[in-house]
Order: sequence, then structure tokens, then C-alpha cells
Amino acid sequence: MLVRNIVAAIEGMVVNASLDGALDKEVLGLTNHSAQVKPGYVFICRKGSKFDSHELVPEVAKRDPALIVMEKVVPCKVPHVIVPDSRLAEALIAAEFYNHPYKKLLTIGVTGTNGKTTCVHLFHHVLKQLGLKGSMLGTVVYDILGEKPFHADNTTPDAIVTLSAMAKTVQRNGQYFAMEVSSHALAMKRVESIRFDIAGLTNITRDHLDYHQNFEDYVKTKLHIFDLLKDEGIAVISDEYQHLLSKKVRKVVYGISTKSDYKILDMDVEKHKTKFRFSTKFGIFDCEINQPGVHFAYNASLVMAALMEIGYDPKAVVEAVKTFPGVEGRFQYVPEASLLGIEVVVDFAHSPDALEKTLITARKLSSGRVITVFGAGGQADKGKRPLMAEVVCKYSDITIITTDDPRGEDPEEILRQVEKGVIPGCPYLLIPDRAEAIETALTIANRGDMVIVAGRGHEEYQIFSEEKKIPFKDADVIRELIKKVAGKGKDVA
Ligand SMILES: CC(=O)N[C@H]1[C@@H](OP(=O)(O)OP(=O)(O)OC[C@H]2O[C@@H](n3ccc(=O)[nH]c3=O)[C@H](O)[C@@H]2O)O[C@H](CO)[C@@H](O)[C@@H]1O[C@H](C)C(=O)N[C@@H](C)C(=O)N[C@H](CCC(=O)O)C(=O)O
Ligand SMILES: Nc1ncnc2c1ncn2[C@@H]1O[C@H](COP(=O)(O)OP(=O)(O)OP(=O)(O)O)[C@@H](O)[C@H]1O
Repeated sequence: MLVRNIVAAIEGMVVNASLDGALDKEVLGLTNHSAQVKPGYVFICRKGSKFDSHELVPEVAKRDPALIVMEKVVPCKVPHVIVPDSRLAEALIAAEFYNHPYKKLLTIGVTGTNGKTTCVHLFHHVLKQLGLKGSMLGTVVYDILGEKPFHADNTTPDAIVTLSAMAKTVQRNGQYFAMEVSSHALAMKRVESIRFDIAGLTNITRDHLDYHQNFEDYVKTKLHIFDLLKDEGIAVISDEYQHLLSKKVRKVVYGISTKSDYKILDMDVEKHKTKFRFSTKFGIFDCEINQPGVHFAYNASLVMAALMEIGYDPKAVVEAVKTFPGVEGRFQYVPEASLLGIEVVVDFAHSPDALEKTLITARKLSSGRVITVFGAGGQADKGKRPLMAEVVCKYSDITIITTDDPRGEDPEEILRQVEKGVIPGCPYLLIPDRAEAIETALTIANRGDMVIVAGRGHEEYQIFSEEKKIPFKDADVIRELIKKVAGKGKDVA
């Protein structure tokens, strides 16, 4: 690919350019990080939250890049263009450089406050069961066809990483690409040049109001996913939120209400699964998903409605969902809890709505009390902290407020902000040390009680600050603490 093709991809937005003799130069790669610039690369400057890489233009210019894309003028002698929005330019350039790979794939994007990971893993699982090959990107894992799965920092990577992963999927004869699309990604234009066959919205409830100006802005940002549909693409949305989608698109509604095209009937939440009947234009099917809770029936319905709607065999889709093992840290039982005669569940719930859905499930399944251990993450929506405590108190017999990932904030101050939401009269404890908080829950639990350890799910490290990351996986810590508490001869009778 030549520099002229890259410049053509952003033609409408270039406000100034210095391209003498550069247009026929070969482009060998793209990057937005200075350390990765090699001769022949396009370097895209970005102003970030910590750093503005325009400052590095003089240094990068010495490495013979094919082109530098900037948002403001930094004098330099290498070919460069000035654009008003370098993140948008990055998205357009990446699509061009990787030859618009989304056109050759069944592309699936799922947004929503909660449930994205579950839905995307489920799409990946079902499509593989149906005999297709493809890739998946999300919070827990990036599983790119032909590569070893790995965990990455971002739920949704930048445009260069995403489009490169899509291109590899095409090269390796993959047929689909399923990805979580966070609201940050939509706002930062990481998926702006991708077009989806299926765009799903699980729900929009309180979260991320540190980043988005207000709830209206958050909703608007999430709904933008539906502007990114292919011509024949479908918008899959639950009955509760379908009224928000006024845009003229092929809308597929799922849920329990009569407004639903794909309707959930007769739901039955059991210890390890949720059973329901699914009424569709293809008939009524007996469905189940191996995770307990109404919310998981909703996630399964999004996936089934989407795949049935685009032509996959409904029976095969329903059967494939039944074999889904679930996602680590999403209503995950710790089997060793039977040593204490109790149930212990690890769940990634870290927003008021996710906590509510999880604790409603816990209340239904517990034959005894519900004891909840949770905290709030640092450097994230502070307004949700007391709301989380309110929900936990409402559904728990005992609330234990502890530390999540403080990410540079004072853990004790976060605890105090969470505590403000405690409903007067609710029994609660403040135990800053997470292991101690979990041990306390295990110690005070009686036979038949259920302990919910919420907030960190699959996560392997507790992040106190950029410098201080401590290995801490809730499920592993719980296993060790169960042995310790059982070893002390806790009477479970
Ligand atoms: C606040 C935020 O969104 N940060 C993201 C962003 O970093 P940034 O632009 O702020 O980076 P920066 O460090 O200020 O640097 C600015 C620019 O300088 C460049 N740079 C920097 C240093 C250098 O030596 N040379 C250089 O060229 C960087 O490559 C970057 O282009 O761009 C990085 C690369 O694309 C992201 O990894 C990083 O995500 C961080 C990890 C993050 O926490 N993001 C959160 C807010 C986020 O996006 N979360 C959502 C999920 C939320 C959810 O659903 O729970 C997500 O999709 O991950
Ligand atoms: N449809 C849903 N509605 C409400 N809560 C849900 C739903 N699905 C899952 N949850 C809750 O949200 C938690 C996170 O689920 P999941 O990882 O699937 O969502 P996510 O959108 O990927 O979250 P994040 O953006 O924080 O990574 C679960 O552990 C569960 O408590």
C-alpha cells in the first residue's frame, strides 16, 4: 500500500499537508506508539489522558516514517498531514491498510453496561459449535484465530489492533469476528470504520459517568453502535431498551414482553442453569444456559435471536447454547465451599444493576442468608459507589464492604464513599483488607448460607496503583481461606 492510498482514506479531513515526493512511498506498517515506529511506518499522534505524542514528533521523524498524522502543527521535515481528529483518522487509515476485512467476515459487536463478555463468548462458542472458524475480542480474552488466546488491558482495542486481528482472521480463512464494544471505544472512535452484521445492545444502566458527561451522553454513545451497521445488518436489542432506538434499522427485539420478536417464556432459575422457552417465528424452543439468573437468559436470548434472524438453524443454535460452559468469574461457584456447608460464588458485578441481578439470583437460590463482600474500583465512576452499597444492603442479610482495585485512590476513602449508601439499620461491616473480608464472611456463614464475592470476577491482580499490583484472584484466595476456616474446626452443623 502506498502513502497516496492512506491519504485518500482520510481525504475529506486533511486540513494541511506536506507530502513532497512521499505519495508513492510504500507503507510498511501503522502505529500510534512512538516506540514501534520503523522506516516506512505511518505514525498517528494522539493526545491521551497521560501523554501527548505530538511531543515525540521530532524524535520519531529521525526514524524515516512514511507519514506522520497530527492534530496540531509540529514543525518537521518528514511527510505529514494535519487532521482535526487523529483517532478518527486512525480508524479510517487502519480500515484502508488492512483492506476493509470486516466486509469478508460475519461481524458481531455487542455493547451494553453489563453482559457484553457473556454474549460475545456465547457467540464465539455457538458459531464454533456450528462448524465456523473465527475470532473474539473482549475483557477476559482476545482469541484471534490461529493464535494463542491472551488477555489484554482493553475490552475493545484501538482500531489498528482490531482491524489487524480482523485481517488475520480473513487470511486464516475465518468466517466471523465477535467483539465487545465498550462505550469508551465508541467515544474514542476505535470501531468507527468497522461495519457490523450484528450489533447487540444488552442494557444501559448506571456506570462510567466519570468518563461520560452524563447519563444521556452515555446512552447516546452506546446507541452509536447502530450507526455502524452494514446495509443488511441487524440491531438486536432487549425489550426494555428498544424504545431508545429510533433510527431506521432492521430491529430485532428480544425479552419477556409482548413487544419482543423473540420472547422468553416460563423462566426457571436453577442452581447451575436457567431454563426457559423461547418463542420465535420459527417455533417455540426449550432452551437452557448453564448460568443461573434472569440476566443470563437475556444474554442467551440476544445471541439466539441474532443468529436465528440471520439464518442459522434455530434448533442447532439452541442446542449449541446448552453446551456453553459459561465465563470465568460470572456466577462462578467455588465447589470447595461444601467443606463448610455453604455456597460461595464469585461474580464480576461492579455496577448497581449487575449487583442487583446477581443478588436477586442469590436470594432465589440460597436456602439460608445472603452475605455479600464487595467494594468499588478506583479511577472510575464515583457516583455509583453509594448506589452499589444501597443495592447490596437491599438484597443481603449481611453486607461486607471491602477494597476492590483502588488504582491510585485512597482505599479507605473509597470505602467511606461506598458506606454512604448503606441503608440505615442494615447489618454491615467495613473490612478494608479483601482477604480478611472474605475470611470474615466464610467464618460467619452458617450451613445453607450463600456468600457472594463481587466485583473482580476473573481478575488476577488487585491494582492498588500503577506500581503496586498484587496477585489476587478471588476464586483462588477463597479456596485457600475455605481450607483455613475449615482447619480451625468451624462447626458447620
Ligand atoms: C483513558 C484511556 O482510555 N486510555 C487508553 C488510551 O491511552 P491514552 O491515549 O490515554 O494513552 P497515553 O498514555 O496518554 O498516550 C497518548 C498517546 O501517546 C502515545 N505514546 C505514549 C507514550 C510514548 O512513549 N509514546 C507514545 O507514542 C500512546 O500510544 C497514545 O497514542 O489508549 C491506550 C491504547 O489504545 C489504551 O490502552 C488506554 O486504555 C486504558 C488502559 C484504559 O484504562 N482505558 C479504559 C478507560 C477503557 O478504555 N476501558 C474500556 C472498557 C470499560 C468497561 O467496559 O469496563 C475498554 O474498552 O477497555
Ligand atoms: N444482561 C445482564 N444484565 C445485568 N447484569 C448482567 C447481565 N449479564 C451479566 N451481568 C452482570 O454483569 C457482570 C459482568 O458481566 P459481563 O462480564 O458479561 O459484562 P460486561 O458488559 O462485559 O462487563 P464489563 O464491561 O465490566 O467487562 C456479571 O458478572 C453479572 O453480575
